[in-house]
Amino acid sequence: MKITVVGAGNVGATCADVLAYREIANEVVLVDIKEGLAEGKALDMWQKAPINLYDTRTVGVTNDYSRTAGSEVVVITSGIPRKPGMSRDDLISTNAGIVKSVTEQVIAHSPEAIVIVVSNPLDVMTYAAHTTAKLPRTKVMGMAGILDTARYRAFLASELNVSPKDIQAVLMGGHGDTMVPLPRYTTVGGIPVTELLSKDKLDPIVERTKKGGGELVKLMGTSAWYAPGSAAAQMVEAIVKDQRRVFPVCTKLEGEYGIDDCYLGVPVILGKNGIEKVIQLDLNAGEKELLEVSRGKVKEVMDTFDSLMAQV
Ligand SMILES: NC(=O)c1ccc[n+]([C@@H]2O[C@H](COP(=O)([O-])OP(=O)(O)OC[C@H]3O[C@@H](n4cnc5c(N)ncnc54)[C@H](O)[C@@H]3O)[C@@H](O)[C@H]2O)c1
Ligand SMILES: O=C(O)C[C@H](O)C(=O)O
Repeated sequence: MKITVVGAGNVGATCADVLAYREIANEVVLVDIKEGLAEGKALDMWQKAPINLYDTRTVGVTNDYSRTAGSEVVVITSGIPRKPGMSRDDLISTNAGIVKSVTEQVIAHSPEAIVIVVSNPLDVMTYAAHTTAKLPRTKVMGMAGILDTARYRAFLASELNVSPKDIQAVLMGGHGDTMVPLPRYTTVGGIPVTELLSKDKLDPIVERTKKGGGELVKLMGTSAWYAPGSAAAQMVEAIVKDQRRVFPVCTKLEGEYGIDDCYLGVPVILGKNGIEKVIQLDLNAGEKELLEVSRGKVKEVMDTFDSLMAQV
């Protein structure tokens, strides 16, 4: 079983590394446009196999998509990351073309693949890949919600001084500052978080989560990769092992939550067919309002993408 990861930069290489050392696939093909980068990183990972004791083959190629043929899942991480002072949406004019052309090439060689988009701006790059791939919405999705909830769970674990393993949470909306964490659906070992933390303590954690990506960009001068790469690998694992895990995933909404034709993060069941089911929560009025704001922001950027495409 073969998995392709396009983009051998920070996120792509981390994702490939997790897929390899956790033996989620037999073979991981890493592709990059930069001569030698994917080959070098794949070779370095293969040389780690005798130390970490795994046998997943890691292969790197420069733009040779024939080597990706027959991939079960393709993760797209190619594109530029933001720098301090930028928003994810500022990346659209560069990343739209990259994501479109990469999608065309991966689908030409792996028409049956399930595609997980990571490049930013996430929701709109998922739109770009989905419309380019011309596959059912169940097979082209975006990774952001696992990362955003992981940040939220990590901050809660620090605040409560408990294991992050025991924190369960769901978060909805676009992958931007308008994302919608849902304290009402957050539990700590089965206990509603609202019984353990006051609103005064919870609100700043929600706000920090919304700006979690920006916090790291400010610290490092580029965006995060360990948690994003691991999150994408977790989605791949759920698909290839048909785990039917429940994760927040970016998908095209077709009437769910009263929203049509917009790409947003919602809880789904992830299994061998990709998105097996979109789970519909009974949101309260305040949560619906926040989701609507997030929808409006993503729609604006989808419109920008449409006008960019009309010019080419
Ligand atoms: N969805 C999320 O939650 C999330 C999280 C982190 C990063 N990101 C996004 O992921 C993307 C990658 O981030 P990164 O930190 O790995 O960046 P990076 O610069 O380290 O790596 C990007 C790689 O893409 C390659 N690339 C560019 N154009 C290509 C093409 N046409 N074909 C193949 N490869 C190409 C580059 O050569 C580079 O190696 C960015 O857009 C970033 O914003 C998203
Ligand atoms: O913040 C970014 O630009 C990268 C990514 O979307 C993240 O949330 O870490």
